[in-house]
Amino acid sequence: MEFKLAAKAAAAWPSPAHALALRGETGGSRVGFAGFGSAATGTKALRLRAASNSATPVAKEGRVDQSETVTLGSIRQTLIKLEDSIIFCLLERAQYRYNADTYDSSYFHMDGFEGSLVEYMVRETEKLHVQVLHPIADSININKKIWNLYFDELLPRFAKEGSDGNYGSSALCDTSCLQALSKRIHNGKFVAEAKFQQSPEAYRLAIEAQDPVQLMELLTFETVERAVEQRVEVKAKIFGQDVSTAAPPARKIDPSLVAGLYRRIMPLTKEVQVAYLLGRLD
Ligand SMILES: C=C(O[C@@H]1C=C(C(=O)O)C=C[C@H]1O)C(=O)O
Repeated sequence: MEFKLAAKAAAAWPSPAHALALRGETGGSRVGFAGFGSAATGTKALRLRAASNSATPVAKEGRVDQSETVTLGSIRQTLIKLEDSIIFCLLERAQYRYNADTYDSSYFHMDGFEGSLVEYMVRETEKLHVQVLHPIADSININKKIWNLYFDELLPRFAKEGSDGNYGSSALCDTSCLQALSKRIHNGKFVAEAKFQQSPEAYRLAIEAQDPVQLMELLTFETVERAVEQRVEVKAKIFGQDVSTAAPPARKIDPSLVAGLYRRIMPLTKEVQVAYLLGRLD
């Protein structure tokens, strides 16, 4: 599978609010990119190879994992490790300026796929998640919300204004950030499965009543959420220290931004959990 990325060196900068036009959601046109080695003047291009991670088809009835692997404790450990991935992805991206050309609608192209490189990669990552879950997991995907959160709220706050010409690198970092965020948030499916297996009767009543409010109450643990917020702020402080500068060390990213990001991530993770549980008995 081959991805092609291109950036026109002298295109107009879209404002952060225009980022959605990349996906055609605000009527922005998706101009097909001429491709690597294009004769278009001033066009830089970069080719990437990506292994397809499409999941091997699994019989539906064999997909719900009855083993001990889906435990709340083990999944929470996974979420903690993902904190590190998310913070390091943000730190990588923070070394570049905002680089608005990166978000030009003609920037991404891949043969046989209608959409951006980011959309494709996130979608492919999601396919890995369905193998041990109830089939309802297939239909839950809130990547649009994650996209908006990242491009509209987060990136303009932590990337320095302006351009440094690193359009391809910025795009790759954005892709990694989106993948890490998507993985974290869609892990809510595993969290929900673990919670259901732990207390099936409590959840069954709320599911049969198709009551999202009750489900949200059942699956929410405020103390866990506050601990997450505090831990990610501390991690962002430590991981983001620029040790090359004199004391006090400069910060590569504002730690409170990371805590703020998690205040947005957790409700999305819970939204995924509720959606999964509502379909868990189907
Ligand atoms: C993920 C969980 O579900 C909820 C969401 C949390 C999160 O996104 O970090 C934390 C606690 C719960 O309110 C969990 O219980 O671990």
